Amino acid sequence: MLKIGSFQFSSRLFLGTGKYPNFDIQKQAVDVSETEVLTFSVRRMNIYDAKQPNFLEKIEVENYKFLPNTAGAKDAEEAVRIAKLANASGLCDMVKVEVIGCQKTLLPDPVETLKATEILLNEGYTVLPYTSDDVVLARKLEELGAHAIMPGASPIGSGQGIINPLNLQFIIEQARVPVIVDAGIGSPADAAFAMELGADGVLLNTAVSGAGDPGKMAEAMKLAIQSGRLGYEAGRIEKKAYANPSSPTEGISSGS
Ligand SMILES: CC(=O)[C@@H](O)[C@H](O)COP(=O)(O)O
Repeated sequence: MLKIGSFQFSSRLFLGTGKYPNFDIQKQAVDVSETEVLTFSVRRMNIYDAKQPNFLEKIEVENYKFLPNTAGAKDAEEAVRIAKLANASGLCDMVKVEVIGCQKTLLPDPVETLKATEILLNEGYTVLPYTSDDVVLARKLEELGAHAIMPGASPIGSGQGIINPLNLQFIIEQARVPVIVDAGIGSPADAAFAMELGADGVLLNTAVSGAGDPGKMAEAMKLAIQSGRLGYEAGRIEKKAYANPSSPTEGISSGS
């Protein structure tokens, strides 16, 4: 079971709801993934015009916990305002602090992320900050009281997979709260790798919504995350520099 704040989940896959070819395909992918947590950008919420399409219109919202993100925020103040908007919508069980510091790379602003996390924690939110794979920053977010840490594997939407596994490993080793690898996952192998490193979960969007067959990819991601977790729990063998025969001859008589 994955525990975040007062919530418990059996699925370790957090799925984004954006960029699907249409809402039927989105729903199919969400169903097949068996995710329990859906994430979305608050700025996509249509609060002004009821005639505009609603990106959750096919989703049975009562079946999920929602993790809105504060994408679009350029500083802590804006992130807090967006989080409050999400809270007012009733679709905010937890909040993903996302303060982008660089529009080209979409990497987070560490200082404003810390500030926004602190303010929202003080206001009683369940806060999951999206951060770079900076080990010290991850520790500082945890010390503030963040309910989970969400380091990026690589830039959002890049599909590059885990570009710095060592940093992720350090973050995972030091963390006392769940670590959810977020952003940049491109394939099921990337998701399985994150889980094998010991991540508690994976948040992804583009790899599924942009796949040739999003439904199939959602299933592949679900299985990869389950498989990676199982492998982590089983404990992998140590890597050795030299060969080690799989059928040892030691102790077997030569018969002569
Ligand atoms: C939906 C969401 O929160 C994204 O910002 C998230 O970071 C996923 O990134 P990918 O699209 O790279 O999976």
